[in-house]
Amino acid sequence: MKNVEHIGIAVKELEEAEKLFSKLFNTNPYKRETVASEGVLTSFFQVNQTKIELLQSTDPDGVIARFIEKKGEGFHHVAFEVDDIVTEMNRLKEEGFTLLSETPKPGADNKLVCFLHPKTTNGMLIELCQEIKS
Ligand SMILES: CC[C@H](C(=O)O)C(=O)SCCNC(=O)CCNC(=O)[C@H](O)C(C)(C)COP(=O)(O)OP(=O)(O)OC[C@H]1O[C@@H](n2cnc3c(N)ncnc32)[C@H](O)[C@@H]1OP(=O)(O)O
Ligand SMILES: [Co+2]
Repeated sequence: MKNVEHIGIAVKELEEAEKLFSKLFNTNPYKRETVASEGVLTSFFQVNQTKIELLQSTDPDGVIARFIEKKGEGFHHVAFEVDDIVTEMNRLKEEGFTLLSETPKPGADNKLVCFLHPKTTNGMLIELCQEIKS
């Protein structure tokens, strides 16, 4: 695993959250992107070497909606950049971590992603991200 690629933050209202984080980071989001397969609308901020990913649910029963219902808005996951996501997934599976998908799936911001179950990572939802090379 390499550096932190992004930190995911669950929000109820993306518009409001973008205003708050624009003040906090003194910069505007560089993109919004819907990931229908995850039931999320994302908004990305570049903050020096890392990114902040705001996540609003587009599905009332989706992962983010359920998370906010249960835990409220706030920190949701941390994503790490990997060079080869399949190799890293195999290594982590060997190490006893629970992968939440058998194969990498399409993520936002031109990535292939996979998540590890928080039950196996001391309560932190961890995401692996590999850049899709054009
Ligand atoms: C991919 C697009 C984008 C990107 O970066 O490219 C994204 O990041 S999309 C982000 C949204 N998608 C995901 O998070 C996918 C992976 N997550 C899941 O599959 C679920 O959220 C899962 C399995 C972690 C939880 O599933 P579910 O909500 O159905 O179950 P529970 O609510 O009962 O939770 C089980 C257990 O896990 C704890 N939990 C849930 N979410 C988190 C979290 N974000 N961080 C830490 N812990 C979490 C929850 O509290 C339950 O624990 P318990 O002790 O039983 O309360
Ligand atoms: Co993410």
